[in-house]
Amino acid sequence: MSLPDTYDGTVGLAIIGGTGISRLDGFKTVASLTITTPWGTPSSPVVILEAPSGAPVAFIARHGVNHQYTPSEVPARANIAALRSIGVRAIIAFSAVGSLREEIPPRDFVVPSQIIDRTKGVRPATFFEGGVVGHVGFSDPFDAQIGRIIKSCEGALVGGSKIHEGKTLVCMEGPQFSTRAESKLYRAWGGDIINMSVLPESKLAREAEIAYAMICMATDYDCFRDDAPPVNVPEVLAHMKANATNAQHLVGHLLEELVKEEHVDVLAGATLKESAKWAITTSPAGISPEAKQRLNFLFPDYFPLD
Ligand SMILES: CSC[C@H]1O[C@H](OP(=O)(O)O)[C@H](O)[C@@H]1O
Ligand SMILES: Nc1ncnc2[nH]cnc12
Repeated sequence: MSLPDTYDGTVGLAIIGGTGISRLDGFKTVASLTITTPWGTPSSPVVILEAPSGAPVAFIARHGVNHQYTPSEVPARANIAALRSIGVRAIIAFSAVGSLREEIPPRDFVVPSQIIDRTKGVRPATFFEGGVVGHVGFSDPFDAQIGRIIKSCEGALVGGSKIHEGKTLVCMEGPQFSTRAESKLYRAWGGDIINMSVLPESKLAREAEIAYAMICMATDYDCFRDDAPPVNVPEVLAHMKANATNAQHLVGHLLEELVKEEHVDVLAGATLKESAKWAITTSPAGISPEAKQRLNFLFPDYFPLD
């Protein structure tokens, strides 16, 4: 039976699935939305699921349902804009990562607190361009409160997997993995884990006033260990199979926890409310009509159409 392609309610929370998580099982699926944004179409339909509490949750497969977009090709602006347009104010993103530390073995999870940007400027990375200029703060890229809630659900993980906190995530361009020299350099810089996906996704979420946290799932030791074979896709996918099962357990607990009354501000993105409005430096009269049209899609309250 095909799913409805409209959903009337507001959806406050979204999950972005990465490698090995192209759908979320175990929840009632209530709609599958095809959303067109001024930045194109998202990497997958926006699927609306129902949490056990009945609260709606949106889901997007970052690399597409068949994993057809490379990390550099992911239409991150369309993904984030589509989520914002249905009311999303909090995102929990999943990512398969390499570990740069012995103490983070494959199958452990990490909630990072910092990012080192090693992308190469080839990914469109802002909503504020082409007739409008804006600068949002990004000193602390992840939502700490959501991070704490994720950590509080650690008991949901099976097989002895742990959740590490306060770690630094290196984001590289890819799609090729790092050289050994790069892997060692990132360790010397203080990098703890590495992926190809957190940027620009997290920056765009910040611009769109959406609280963002990432659940990183270790799949390999990258290639800093001279005594071990370097990261390779079969290794990543083998660990991702176990990680995906654990992610499913974690999401079940998280959704129950997040909908509690005490977390209502988190799901409302309260800490970022109106931040974009104050980040824009172009004088209102100077914003081009095309830019205004695009901003209206994200922020209809601040940028109504004349
Ligand atoms: C298949 S290994 C490299 C690939 O895995 C991660 O993807 P995602 O973050 O979407 O789980 C990493 O960022 C790379 O894109
Ligand atoms: N070693 C690695 N480097 C970059 N992205 C990854 N994703 C999973 N493992 C990775």
